[in-house]
Parts: sequence; structure tokens; C-alpha cells
Amino acid sequence: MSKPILHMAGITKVFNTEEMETHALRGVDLSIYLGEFVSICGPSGCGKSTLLSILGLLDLPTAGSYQIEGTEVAQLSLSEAATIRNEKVGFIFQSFNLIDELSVYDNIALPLRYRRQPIPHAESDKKLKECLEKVGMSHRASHKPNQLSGGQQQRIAIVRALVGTPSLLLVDEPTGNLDSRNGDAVMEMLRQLNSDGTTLCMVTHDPRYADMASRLLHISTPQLVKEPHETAL
Ligand SMILES: Nc1ncnc2c1ncn2[C@@H]1O[C@H](COP(=O)(O)OP(=O)(O)OP(=O)(O)O)[C@@H](O)[C@H]1O
Repeated sequence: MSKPILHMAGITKVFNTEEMETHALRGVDLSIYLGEFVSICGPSGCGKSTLLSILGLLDLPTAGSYQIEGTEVAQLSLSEAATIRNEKVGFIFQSFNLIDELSVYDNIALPLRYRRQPIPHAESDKKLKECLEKVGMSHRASHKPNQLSGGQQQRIAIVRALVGTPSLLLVDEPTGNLDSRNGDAVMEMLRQLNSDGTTLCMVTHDPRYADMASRLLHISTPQLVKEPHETAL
């Protein structure tokens, strides 16, 4: 297998409220390799979303080491984490998370607007139009998200996640708000992206979709304990 694009060791996450302390993750060790398609499953409350948030630098761990492409990121400030997140990670959520006030075109342009190195307008415009073309949505560029079907919104969310050519695509229940036909189409799109080289990590409750991955990780409350298909964590 190729080199790991991310590596976690002893990742722990504790949520503290006035009433209680919740150990969402205890000592997770995990490596994800370039070009892999990893799916994460497990019972409700076992820490899947917490793990995905830490993988995507939306949240920081309480303890442990986390490296993305060799850079330690577990102790970054929030603004440093945001910069790396914007350049290295793409997200696809169950609820699409598109901005209703912006057109489809402006939604997918967002990740390119916050780059440390600005991309010339002509170059980004060409890329955005090519991406819309690829998912058959060129004719909807000036529509608002709420003028699209659920399946179309998820296709736009996938484009938005990919325009910045992230090292890692994190996907949280991508078919949760779709009927089975649209769900299958979205999963086929993700499978194709992975075949084309995109590294994917997906949380899903659907065993059919989990089985499309090259590696299945099972979280058993409250930490990763077994990996039925391949190497142990
Ligand atoms: N912000 C928070 N504050 C306090 N506790 C939290 C917070 N976020 C998550 N938790 C707790 O951490 C644990 C793991 O939650 P998480 O959302 O990661 O589970 P999950 O496996 O994604 O669940 P589901 O499949 O139901 O979405 C749960 O016990 C949850 O109550």
C-alpha cells in the first residue's frame, strides 16, 4: 500500500459539561492511505461523527497525535486548523449544507475564495464550469439550492467538496436524505471518484454502502476496537 495521508495515535476526545464528562473517543489509532475508501460504522453514540470532525479539523482532540501528510495538527489554533482544513479536506454531509442565499455557482466557488494563494478568476471559472459539466449540472449554475431536488443538491455538495482538490474527502451519511435511486447514484459517483484516485472516508449506517469501501472500520462504544475486513487498529 502507498504512504498514509493521515495518521492518528492515541486520539482521545472528552466532552465536558457542568453535569458530566463524556468520553467520545478513547485512544484511537488509525492510518488512512492514499487512494483508500474507508467506511466507518457502529451503533448510535459510539463516536463516528466525533471522529469525522477530528479527522476534518472541525474539532480538536483532547489528547493524542494526529498528522496530515506528515504535519502534526492535533494542537493547532482554530485559525491554523481552518487554513489546513480548507486546503486539505473536503466534506459531504447528509444535509448538503449548501448556502440557500447563494447560487449553485457561488456555492461551489466558496472553497476557492479562501485560499492562502488566490486563484486567478479565469482559472477558477474554468474549473468550476468543468466540475458542473462533469455532474451534469451546468444548466443549473444560477439556480439557488432550494430550487433543486435533493439528489441534485447532493451532486452540487460533492462538487463543492472537490473543487479545491482535497487530499481527503470526508463523507457523513451522504444518502441519509435521499431516496434509494438518488442514494445509489450518489454512491456510484463517490465510488467513481475513489476509482479516479480520491481518498475517501465515509460514515454510514447502510451496510450495502459500507461494503462498497475497500476497508470497513467498526467503532464499538466508546473506541475503535475492530476492523472486520482487514488490519486491526
Ligand atoms: N458537543 C458535545 N457535548 C457533549 N457530548 C457530546 C458532544 N458531541 C457528542 N457528544 C457525545 O459523544 C458521544 C459520541 O457522539 P457522536 O455524535 O460522535 O456519535 P455517533 O456515533 O456519530 O452517533 P450517531 O450515529 O447517532 O450520529 C455521544 O455520547 C454524544 O452524546
